[in-house]
Amino acid sequence: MEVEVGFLGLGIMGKAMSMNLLRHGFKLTVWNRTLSRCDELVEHGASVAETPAAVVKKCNYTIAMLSDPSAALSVVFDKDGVLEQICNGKGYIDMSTVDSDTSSKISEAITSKGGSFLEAPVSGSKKPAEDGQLVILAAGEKALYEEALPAFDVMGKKSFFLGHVGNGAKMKLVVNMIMGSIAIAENPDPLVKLKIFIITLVGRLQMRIHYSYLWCQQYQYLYPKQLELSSDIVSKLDHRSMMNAFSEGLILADKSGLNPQTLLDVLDLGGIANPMFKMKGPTMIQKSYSPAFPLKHQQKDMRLALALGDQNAVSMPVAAAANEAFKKARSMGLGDLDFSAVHEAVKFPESSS
Ligand SMILES: NC(=O)C1=CN([C@@H]2O[C@H](COP(=O)(O)OP(=O)(O)OC[C@H]3O[C@@H](n4cnc5c(N)ncnc54)[C@H](OP(=O)(O)O)[C@@H]3O)[C@@H](O)[C@H]2O)C=CC1
Ligand SMILES: O=CC(=O)O
Repeated sequence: MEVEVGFLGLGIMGKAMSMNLLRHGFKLTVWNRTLSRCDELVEHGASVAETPAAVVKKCNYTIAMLSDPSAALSVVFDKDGVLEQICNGKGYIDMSTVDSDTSSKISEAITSKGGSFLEAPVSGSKKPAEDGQLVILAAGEKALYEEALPAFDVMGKKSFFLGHVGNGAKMKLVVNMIMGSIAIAENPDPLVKLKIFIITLVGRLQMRIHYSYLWCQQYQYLYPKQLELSSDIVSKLDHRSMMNAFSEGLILADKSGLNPQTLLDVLDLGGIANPMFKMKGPTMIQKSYSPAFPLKHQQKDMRLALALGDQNAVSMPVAAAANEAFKKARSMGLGDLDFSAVHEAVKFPESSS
């Protein structure tokens, strides 16, 4: 018997994900609050239903990709919603990004009517959704996870099963918290970006002139040495702020009952994967901070960079907050350890030596 799959919510993500399912031969019935958004899917072979309840009635399992907790709840609990038709043998998979309480509320309602439930938020944006390259963070009913794996394999490049309901939602929020904090660290303000660009460009040009005219010693005095130093310090700002966000993420994962190593695996597959997380993450989890770049130097660079911001009237609240964490780490006696030891100051902000 051919599996019938339902899809609720055809926004940026839902449309791309359901297109992928159609492209790979899944039999799909779609619904969207603004029904006209179903038209394109219908052109590609989907059936359309008038309500979420009608989709659930028709399908073996139904996937939802909705904007936020209130939309996720409304589609399940409101009139003509999922609950009206969910029953024994039917599955409901919410792939929206919501909090674990919302997910648990939906799970309880679905399972109390005999249905099975899986939360499966995704990491990755429009392009990964179009390319079937999402990272799927599933939790809930294992049997439903296994039933839906062929669909997950089409929508994503990797699926994690994270245990009981709530773990997928929490993992997704930790990843996006890090992503959001890094986005601020990397893009504080267009004016700041411009200034950093100019400083870096001048620094680079200066280096070029320096190497071309090295023979002419007196030229050195024409180079604004200050700028060379500035460019180096400013370029270090971003990944120092990143380290603090990363550290907060590791701690949030741990305190939320998630495995920090799984967080590293998830991060490494997504849009914010980077060599620093990969290199420092495992040692941070092990509390091993053998110095490669001593924390005291890092804090010195933050201090100098903040002074540079001061001179140029550049507001850098993210860098200032990161500097406070590094100062705290120094006060805890961690200055000679690797700069990743800031993890301990983030973990125990009340401690000091
Ligand atoms: N865009 C991205 O890069 C990523 C997004 N996500 C998450 O995926 C989810 C969807 O995101 P995205 O596709 O970007 O969002 P969109 O805003 O493009 O789509 C939101 C969808 O939710 C529907 N919706 C909103 N409110 C209601 C409601 N009250 N009742 C019924 N349907 C409703 C919209 O219907 P209508 O068309 O009628 O407005 C639309 O189908 C979000 O939780 C987001 O955080 C996760 C990873 C990446
Ligand atoms: O939730 C957003 C993403 O890019 O992942």
